[in-house]
Parts: sequence; structure tokens; C-alpha cells
Amino acid sequence: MYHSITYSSAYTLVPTYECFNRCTYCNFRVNPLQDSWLTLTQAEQILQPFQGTNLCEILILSGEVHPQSPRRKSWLQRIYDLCELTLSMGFLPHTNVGPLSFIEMEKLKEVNVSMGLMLEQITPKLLTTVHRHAPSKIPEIRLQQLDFAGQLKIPFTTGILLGIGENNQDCWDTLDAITHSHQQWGHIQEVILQPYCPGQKQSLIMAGFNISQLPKIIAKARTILPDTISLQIPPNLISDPYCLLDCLAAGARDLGGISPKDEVNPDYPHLIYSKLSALLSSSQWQLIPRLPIYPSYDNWLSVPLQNAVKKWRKIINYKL
Ligand SMILES: O=c1nc2n(C[C@H](O)[C@H](O)[C@H](O)CO)c3cc(O)ccc3cc-2c(=O)[nH]1
Ligand SMILES: C[C@H]1O[C@@H](n2cnc3c(N)ncnc32)[C@H](O)[C@@H]1O
Ligand code: MET
Ligand code: SF4
Repeated sequence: MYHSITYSSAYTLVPTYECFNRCTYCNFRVNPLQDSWLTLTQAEQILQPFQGTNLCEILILSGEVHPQSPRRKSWLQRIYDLCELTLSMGFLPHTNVGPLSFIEMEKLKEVNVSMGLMLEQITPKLLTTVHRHAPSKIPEIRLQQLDFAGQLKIPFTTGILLGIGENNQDCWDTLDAITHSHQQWGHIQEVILQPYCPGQKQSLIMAGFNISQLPKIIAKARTILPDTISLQIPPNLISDPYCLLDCLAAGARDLGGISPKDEVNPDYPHLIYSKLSALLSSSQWQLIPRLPIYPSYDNWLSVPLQNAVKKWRKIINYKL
């Protein structure tokens, strides 16, 4: 008997790498004004080769322009336009571009099938360490994002970042907070357990999360979060195949977006599909594709977005 493990076939578009935050673990950001923004023409050229393939999700992942900056409005508009282009080319956008105002999030709901934002960790002590120069990582601001998304009925992905100076209790507290918001709105479709992994570009060298601890965290997370929320782990950051299998045995059920390049951790490429699939089947797991929106949320979307999703449900069901 095989049991399913899901993944999403994805490509990541980056509107801009420029970011006013300086998280010490980040290998993605460049300084404000040091990067040109992705144009619609460039994005169209990047996406064209994927049309007609099984690649479905476009993850829109961005560095952030300060909420008070005069450039904020055009930054958000560019993100909106990239989502609209993505939809018009037949793909399904999922946007994670940092904290948004309620109005900004409401606007992006029109052109996204789901959205996301990691809580990282809610303990305030990280504001004096890794997030000292990262105002977007203030716990209250991120918690409020979960509630905005719930109020707006946006199917949402969140998660925790592990190995950035938290202790076990801090993790349980963050997972409790996710549970609490979900109990109010019912909008969290999945929670990512993301091990911090060092890369070539970050500002401060810091050892990565000890991956052997991950199965234990997954098992505990499973007892804190409601059953309907899927647990996601990134397979490219778990280099030991036995550990990956232990994570699945502990309750992880999703491998997230599998893309040609992991923009957040460019030093950790994904295994090719056939290798990953073979590894999983050695332990009776079957790797199956999913969409960036889980089926029980389809009726939260506008009719045009529902139609785009229906088309993909037919394609992935046909493949099974
Ligand atoms: O390839 C990645 N995908 C990341 N994703 C994408 C994710 O794997 C998929 O987009 C979602 O599962 C939706 O299908 C995120 C999505 C979020 O909403 C929030 C954070 C992340 C973080 C990553 C990441 O670090 N690397
Ligand atoms: C998009 C998400 O990527 C995560 N993120 C940022 N930098 C790293 C890193 N070096 N290793 C793992 N995850 C990281 C954060 O949790 C962020 O919210
Ligand atoms: N800047 C956003 C955040 O940290 C998303 C990209 S992080 C590489 O939430
Ligand atoms: S993790 Fe996100 S918010 Fe932090 S510096 Fe990198 S891009 Fe900016």
C-alpha cells in the first residue's frame, strides 16, 4: 500500500532582490536601489518555455520596499502585474513578498490562488540578534498578516524557520500562534518547517540547523497543529536521504514547490524528480503533484480564478 506525499511543480519569479531588511541569514537580498526590477517582458520570456508543460505554480518571491517609501506603490503594482501576466499565460500564482497592508493584500487576492508568509519565530528575543535590522520580522506584524489573510479568505501558507537562535519552547509557541489564528479563520492550508541553511551570500556566518532534530520537531508539530493542515519540508535542505524518510515517518506530507532554482537557498539544488520519487517509493511513499491551492479552498476564489484552478485539477487528475 502506497501513501501520498505531495509537491508542487513550481518556478520562482523574483520582482526584485532589493530589500530594506537585513536578516543576517539571508542569501537573497541586495541593498535598496542596487537591483533593477523584473519587467513584464522579461517575465514573459522566462515563462514561455514552461507553457504546455506540467509546471503549474509561479511563486512570486520578493525583497521588500519600505512601507513608507514613495516607491512602495509601484513595487506593489509591479507584483500585481506579474501575477496577472502569470495567470494570463495559464499558470497559478502564489505570492510571498513580506508583510502587506490590508489594502495591499486585498488587491493581491484578486490575482493569486493562495499567498504566504513565514512567521519565522514569534519570540521577541530575535529582534536583538538575527532580526536586529529587519523591521518586517516584528512578531506582531507577522501575526497580524495571518489574521488579515483569514479575514480576506485567502488560502494561506505559513511556517517557522529553524536554527536562528530559538529554543524548542519558542517553536511550540509559534506553532500555537498559527493554530490560534487558524481556529478563528480556517485559512492555513500548510505549515512549512524550514531549516535555516547557510549560503555563500549572507552577512553573518552562522552554523545551520541540525537536521537530525527535524523528525522530532515534525512529530511535536503534528500534535500542536490541526490535522487538516499539511506539514511541508524542503527536500533540498535535507541532504541525508534517511533523514528525509524519517521526516515523512514523523508526519511531514508535502515537499513544497520543486523548482529549477531555489531562490532562497541557491546553494542547495533539488534532486531530480526521478531520484526523489525512487527514494520515496523505497519506503512506500508515492510522490504526487498538487496545486498551490488545496481543494477545500477552491470556493474561496473569484470565479475567474476558480476556472483557472479547475483546468489544472483536470490536468493533474488525468496524470494519476
Ligand atoms: O522553493 C522555495 N519555496 C518556498 N515557498 C514556496 C512553497 O514551497 C510553495 O509555493 C507553497 O507550498 C504553495 O504551493 C514558500 C511559500 C510560502 O508561502 C512561504 C515561504 C516559502 C519558502 C520557500 C522557500 O524557501 N523555497
Ligand atoms: C522566504 C523564506 O525563506 C526563509 N529563509 C531565508 N533565508 C533562509 C536560509 N538561509 N535558509 C533557509 N530558509 C531561509 C525565511 O523563512 C523566509 O521567510
Ligand atoms: N522578504 C520576504 C520575507 O522574508 C520573502 C522573501 S525572503 C527571501 O518574508
Ligand atoms: S529574508 Fe526576506 S526580509 Fe529578510 S533580508 Fe531576505 S528578502 Fe529581506
